[in-house]
Amino acid sequence: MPAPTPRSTAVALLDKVLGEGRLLSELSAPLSRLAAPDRARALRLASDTLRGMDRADRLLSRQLRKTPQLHVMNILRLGTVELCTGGDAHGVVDELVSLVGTHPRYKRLRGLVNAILRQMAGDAGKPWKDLRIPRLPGWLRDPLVSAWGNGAVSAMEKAQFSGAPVDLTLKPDEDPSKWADRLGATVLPSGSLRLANPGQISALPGYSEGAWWVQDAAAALPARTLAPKAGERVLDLCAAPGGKTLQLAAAGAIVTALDISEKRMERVRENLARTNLSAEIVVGDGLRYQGGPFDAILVDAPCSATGTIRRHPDLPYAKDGSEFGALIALQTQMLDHALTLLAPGGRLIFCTCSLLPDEGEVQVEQALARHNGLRTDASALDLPGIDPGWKTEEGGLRLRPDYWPELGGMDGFYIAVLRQD
Ligand SMILES: C[S@@+](CC[C@H](N)C(=O)[O-])C[C@H]1O[C@@H](n2cnc3c(N)ncnc32)[C@H](O)[C@@H]1O
Repeated sequence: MPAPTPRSTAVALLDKVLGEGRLLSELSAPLSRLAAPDRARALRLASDTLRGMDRADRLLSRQLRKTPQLHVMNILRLGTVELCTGGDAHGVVDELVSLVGTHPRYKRLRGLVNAILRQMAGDAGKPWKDLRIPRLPGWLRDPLVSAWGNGAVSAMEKAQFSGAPVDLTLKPDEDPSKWADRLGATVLPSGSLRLANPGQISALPGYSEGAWWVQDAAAALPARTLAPKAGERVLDLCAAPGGKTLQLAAAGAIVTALDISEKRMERVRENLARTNLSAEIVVGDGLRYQGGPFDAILVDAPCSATGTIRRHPDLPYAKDGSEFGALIALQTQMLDHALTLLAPGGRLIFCTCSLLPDEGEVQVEQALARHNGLRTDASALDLPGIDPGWKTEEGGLRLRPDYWPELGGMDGFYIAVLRQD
């Protein structure tokens, strides 16, 4: 077998996402045989192909009399996306034709792959830019249209097709404008920095001394609404990989960071070490945890992650919505259990990186109905960069990828600050 390349690895990743429902974040094995820059390139090629797949399939359906096996289709998809977005025709076609030739089952299709990709490099690829913005698959599009309407979902799809910039959260004592200059970044209305051309993150100024960490601007807002004070006891109930733990610890809170995943918790330890911050680390099931009481609790509950599709274009294809019910039930249990760990007068932030109201607005409406004396504190949401129009009826905050379109969007999130009288 020839040595793997970024393109052949990207095709292997696509085969796993589209054939086995695996998430790219779980697929370290195919990537492990590449050097770091090639790994990044393979991931970028696979992600770009998934983002553009709806368009690629439309163009390919005009050339194909019948859909070939998934592996060959993925080679054609990757080639089509590359060729239609400025890829070098020679390099792309030659490598992908050789790739199909390495497989005994598919090598007879070399001629077909060669002919189709050459057509894509020519006239067949020209309509690319005029094709509609790729749509989400029906299992996700339908509930989103019911919740937000077709126009809003189209705007979200536009944001998802554009991908996501890289945002940074600075330690509170760092000067945003100084770091914006050093990093060639812009300061967002909420205080996060947005990088124009990130390149290799670990090579950027401030990385090794831990002046900042990567965190989407929307993901930085839950800890800001919690507004931790120095010396407060704060529980981060679903902490890994730790972006919000870092914010809480950097504000001087005494943080307990808990997560069920030992592997993901390793990332929290690494992030704390790099930023020279500290937190008590607990690996365990948040539903059984009995510490506290805490002045404030952050419940960043496991969810469908549908708000992060700009950065995870594999999600709509690896998932099918069958996990929604179990996730919603787990969120309800988490929220109820967390309330038992809260000190009198304390505050609980419930948030999810989901676009589905069942994992946000509805969760909080139902919690308010279940618990006497529980209320939302909408005034805690009055923070720089938050548009009052994003507040919701029950007193929470809805963030969507189509917000801040002129700045490059944000992840989808739901956040509510709850207080128990
Ligand atoms: C949305 S992520 C948290 C992201 C994190 N707060 C951050 O900002 O980096 C949800 C986390 O919940 C964890 N989780 C899932 N079930 C859990 C449980 N029963 N108890 C504690 N953590 C759990 C997952 O391992 C995952 O790391």
